[in-house]
Amino acid sequence: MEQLSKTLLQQQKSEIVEQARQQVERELPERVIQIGEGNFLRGFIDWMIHELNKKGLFNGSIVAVQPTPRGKVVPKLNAQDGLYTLAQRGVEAGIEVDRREVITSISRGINPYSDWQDVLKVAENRDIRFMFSNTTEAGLTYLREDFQENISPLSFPGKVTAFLFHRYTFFEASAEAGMIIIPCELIDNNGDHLQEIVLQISKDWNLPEAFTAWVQEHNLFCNTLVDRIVTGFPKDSIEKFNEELGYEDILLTVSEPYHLFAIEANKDIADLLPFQEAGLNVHWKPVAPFRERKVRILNGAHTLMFAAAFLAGIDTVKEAMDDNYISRFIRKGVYEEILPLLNVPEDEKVGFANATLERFLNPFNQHYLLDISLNSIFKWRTRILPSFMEFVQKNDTLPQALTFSLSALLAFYRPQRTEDGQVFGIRLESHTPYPIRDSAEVTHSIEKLWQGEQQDLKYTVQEFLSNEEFWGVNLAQIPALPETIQKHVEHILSHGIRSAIDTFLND
Ligand SMILES: NC(=O)c1ccc[n+]([C@@H]2O[C@H](COP(=O)([O-])OP(=O)(O)OC[C@H]3O[C@@H](n4cnc5c(N)ncnc54)[C@H](O)[C@@H]3O)[C@@H](O)[C@H]2O)c1
Ligand SMILES: O=P(O)(O)OC[C@@H](O)[C@@H](O)[C@H](O)[C@H](O)CO
Repeated sequence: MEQLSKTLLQQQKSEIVEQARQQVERELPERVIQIGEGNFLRGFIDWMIHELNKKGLFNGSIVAVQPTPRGKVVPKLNAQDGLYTLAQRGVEAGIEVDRREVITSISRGINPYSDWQDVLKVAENRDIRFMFSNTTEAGLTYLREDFQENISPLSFPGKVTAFLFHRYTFFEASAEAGMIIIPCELIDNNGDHLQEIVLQISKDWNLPEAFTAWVQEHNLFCNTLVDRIVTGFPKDSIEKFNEELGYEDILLTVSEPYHLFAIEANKDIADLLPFQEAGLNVHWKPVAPFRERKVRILNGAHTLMFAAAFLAGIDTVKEAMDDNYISRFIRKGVYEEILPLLNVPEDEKVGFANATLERFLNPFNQHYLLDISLNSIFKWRTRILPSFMEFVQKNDTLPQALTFSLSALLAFYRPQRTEDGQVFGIRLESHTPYPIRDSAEVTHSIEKLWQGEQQDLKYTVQEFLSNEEFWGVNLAQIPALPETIQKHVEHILSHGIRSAIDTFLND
């Protein structure tokens, strides 16, 4: 079967191919640089720019830059001339949808580690006004590194700084050369945070003050909040997809139809990116209320469920929702422990929680719990701990489901063996290994605290809870928490997750 490419668009006949051919023939100029090429950007930003282009509202393409040296997507993108298929599958206004479309907004991908000069050439292009990014929460962090003009910085903010500095120099500090920078990483005030790091790096590199003034006065860093479940490449059903499409697509991306994008920027920027005119669910407003609601409920529910569900032998979010025990545990956590503390009008938060659980039940989206498990210590801290602490303060007692999810997290992070630097846990019941995907610092600390396991689970729990690097506070000081976690972990390890859930739900 032939692979998707511009040549294939000329050769094949089908509705989906014909639409893509018409778009590709327009040969739109590059107007966006994007740091990142992952599933989320392909299923969200690149699709949105594609929608604008289809309606003649933007008329520009995107250059995608690989953010880490180990990236594998850029060669695949270039092999397909920047093309890939997006399958939006789910339920929309009560109606089942399964839309497939070739996304034509990406012109090419660049590996900056081998082709940094190409990135600098993009900085010299006056048409480029927008920068989007998604490098995960781990990417939007400060790294002290050296500046060498001809070599790509390692970190994402380092790349942004070097890109902006080259642009500033090339356009001789022109105000019009300033960029509109729209990061999509799921952290508080992502735009402000990126700008702070860029300014810190400029200082580390001794870049001129006139440059930092230009960064602040003529570049706009927007805070954002994104929401769409993009499950990415459908590894279990790709053959069926390819057969139906009539071509092979190594970057096929699956998402739900739902999407929401909140961007903190004024009308001038909204006019340059007329997403709303294209019918997209984009809000040009302060993002904090959207963020609080979404991170605590949707991401919170994912982080709440993944360890318990996975250890119970479940692979996907949908299967977790369909499991009687796991689903009761999730619903208790969301409706009784997260929602009551959330400072959002009652009907709005209940409505969002109902809609979220419906989205989790989307029969098409195979959202793997192991994908969600990435960096879960940090996620538990940012997505669940605020609800947990507020619950304890208000009620003077422990939130049962949230406490259980922390116990399941500790059981999930129980190392069994290490191979080539990758730590593996072992799944209860099936005894199959799984990778514990977190930073080396986290997995190393966890390995150490489980070493005394045979002798003393009490020690493991105490060390886990009192690790302030993980939680920012000493959780071992919360009355009854160490004993409760120990009791749950003992129960999970000896009788399994469902039995442990049954016990705590009936306590
Ligand atoms: N997939 C979704 O449903 C979804 C929805 C909303 C938000 N998000 C956010 O998007 C992020 C990425 O998800 P994805 O599904 O695109 O995953 P992905 O694995 O397809 O892409 C991750 C991207 O981040 C880069 N990256 C990883 N670690 C990095 C680091 N330390 N420095 C720089 N870059 C780094 C990778 O190279 C890749 O480009 C998530 O962490 C999440 O915060 C995802
Ligand atoms: O993507 P992560 O790994 O940060 O978190 C997993 C999910 O909670 C997340 O991807 C959601 O599906 C997404 O945030 C929905 O908008």
